[in-house]
Amino acid sequence: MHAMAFPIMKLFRRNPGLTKYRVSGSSSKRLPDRVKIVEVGPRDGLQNEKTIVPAETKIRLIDMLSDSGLSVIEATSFVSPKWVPQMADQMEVMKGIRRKPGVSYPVLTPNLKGFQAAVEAGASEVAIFGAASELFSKKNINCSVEESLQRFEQVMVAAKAAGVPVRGYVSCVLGCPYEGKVAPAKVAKVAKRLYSMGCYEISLGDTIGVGTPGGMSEMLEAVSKVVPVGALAVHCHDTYGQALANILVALQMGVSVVDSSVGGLGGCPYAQGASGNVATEDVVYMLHGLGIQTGVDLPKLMDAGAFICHSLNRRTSSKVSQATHCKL
Ligand SMILES: CC(C)(COP(=O)([O-])OP(=O)([O-])OC[C@H]1O[C@@H](n2cnc3c(N)ncnc32)[C@H](O)[C@@H]1OP(=O)([O-])[O-])[C@@H](O)C(=O)NCCC(=O)NCCSC(=O)C[C@@](C)(O)CC(=O)[O-]
Repeated sequence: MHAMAFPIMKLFRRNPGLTKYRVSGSSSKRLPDRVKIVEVGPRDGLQNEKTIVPAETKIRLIDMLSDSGLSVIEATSFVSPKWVPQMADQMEVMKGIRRKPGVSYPVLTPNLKGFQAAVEAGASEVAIFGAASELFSKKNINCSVEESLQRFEQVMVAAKAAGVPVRGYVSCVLGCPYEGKVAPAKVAKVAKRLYSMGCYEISLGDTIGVGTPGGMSEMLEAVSKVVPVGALAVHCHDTYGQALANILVALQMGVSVVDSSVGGLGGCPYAQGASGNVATEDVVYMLHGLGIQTGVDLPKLMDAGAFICHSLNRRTSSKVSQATHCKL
């Protein structure tokens, strides 16, 4: 049995009052009382859809998600429409959403051109996205890791001048579709650069969902030596069904920001075979079961999931929604 497995099993057995329960082991900590969920469904969840989803469907989805109590909803991305045609309606989406006070609607911006377009569309928060793997960086944004960081510096300068907060992503933190295993030191190096240039939060992406709790723990140990754990988020795809276990390990290690996608939608266009993000409904169910607050109304969130899955003519990947509404 892996060293990390035992504390997790103990956690599940001792369900009541888990937020006060200390688990054994060097990396174990008190679980957070509250977790911020970054909903990435409208962007990460839809970017890989082959059939173009109408802007009004995306807008309705985002509005339903904000009505469910989510405080961060990644709305779209300002990338090249030749590279990701599904996000070509970014301006329409940003203009069409009903912005709820207290809710943030970040968008992806790979370069200065994307940043300027995002600001023009009214974005008040953006995210830059790098990778811990050279080959993934080349496939995803057509440049080396170092070149991408130089582009991001330009975005940071413009963002600071405009007073726009910037989130940073690192992809392939637990494995790359082209390079295989990725060393935690490589992840730490890129995460540190993004944090040092001013990103307020670093989201660590298991882009192809290959990670296991042991790998997550090892990688977080390395990254949290160079970036404060309070500034880290985890972004787990669920290809191998490990996402919830990986998230639980991250929570035990002090992470309190989790990215997820309603209905478990998604997959990266440059990571063949990767399935969607962990379903937000399943994350919320687990967190609430642990006594951790999210501010999210689960039935309203499931309505949003049902809406988008119906629009895409797709069965939800959320186990919680499947169990609750067997007919979906
Ligand atoms: C980064 C580029 C643009 C470089 O693409 P490039 O071809 O190297 O760019 P370029 O600077 O040579 O420009 C080529 C053309 O693109 C245009 N262009 C240039 N920039 C922009 C822009 N911002 N918006 C719109 N258009 C743009 C530019 O104007 C030009 O237009 P043309 O003269 O040919 O008509 C391209 O590779 C790209 O758009 N890639 C998209 C990558 C992407 O969106 N991937 C998915 C998101 S990342 C992800 O999902 C992972 C994550 C975040 O979820 C975490 C995880 O799970 O790991």
